[in-house]
Amino acid sequence: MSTPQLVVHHDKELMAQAAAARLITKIVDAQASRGSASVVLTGGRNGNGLLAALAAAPARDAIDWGRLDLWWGDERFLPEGDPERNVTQAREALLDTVPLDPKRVHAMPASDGPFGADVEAAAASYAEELARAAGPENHGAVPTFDVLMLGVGPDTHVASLFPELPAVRETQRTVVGVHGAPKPPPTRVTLTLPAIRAAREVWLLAAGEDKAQAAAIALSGAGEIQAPAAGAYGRARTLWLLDSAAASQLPRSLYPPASS
Ligand SMILES: O=C(O)[C@H](O)[C@@H](O)[C@H](O)[C@H](O)COP(=O)(O)O
Repeated sequence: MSTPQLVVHHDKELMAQAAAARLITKIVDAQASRGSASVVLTGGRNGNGLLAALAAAPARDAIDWGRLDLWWGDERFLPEGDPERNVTQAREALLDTVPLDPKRVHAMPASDGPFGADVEAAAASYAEELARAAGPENHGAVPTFDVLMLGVGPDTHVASLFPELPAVRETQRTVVGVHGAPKPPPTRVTLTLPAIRAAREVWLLAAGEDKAQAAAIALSGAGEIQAPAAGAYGRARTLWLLDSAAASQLPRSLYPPASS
């Protein structure tokens, strides 16, 4: 378990731009050393803000888009193409503007896909896809993601792991279905904490005043069932990327100097 590192940027736009630059470097380094990179995307405003900043970044094409595997931490279980799906929003923000290898873009199943409305079957299928992509050097059921990004909800949820709901308590499966999510839509597919923790690095994105309490709770020793963000950590690194507003309730002892 890697101790959380915090970086606080002045505002959410700067946080998105700095996080995008950080992601470009991480992907380029992974591709230089291993020939490919594997990244898990998150939905939400902060996640999509980062993708939009990456699309606009001058250095974005330092990435070899054809050797990048993209996965999702969660997905709203809606029909293909629904504007509320995380993959739809990611395509609009970035994916449709770069030459990715479509075979390496691993979207989670839609509710009108091969599994119909059976979200458990959809989740099991994604778990199988992850397991197929995991090589002998990986941790069994999922590939070793270079970076797994997570937006943080005001209630401290990450992916579709909501406080006290069954999915955050899962200790065996890597992907599960979610019913009754407090954030609409109620039905979702999500990675579980064991899958999240297989990542080399986990980056938690929290910008805006509405995340200040969640960041303070998650970083002050709360348990992962009550505060799922507290249970999201990487094998080598756990990085919280905040803006000043989201960092405003952190204990002073945790608060690093904000970037200029
Ligand atoms: O499907 C989703 O909604 C996201 O995956 C979810 O986990 C999101 O990242 C957080 O709710 C933060 O969302 P905001 O960045 O919009 O606050």
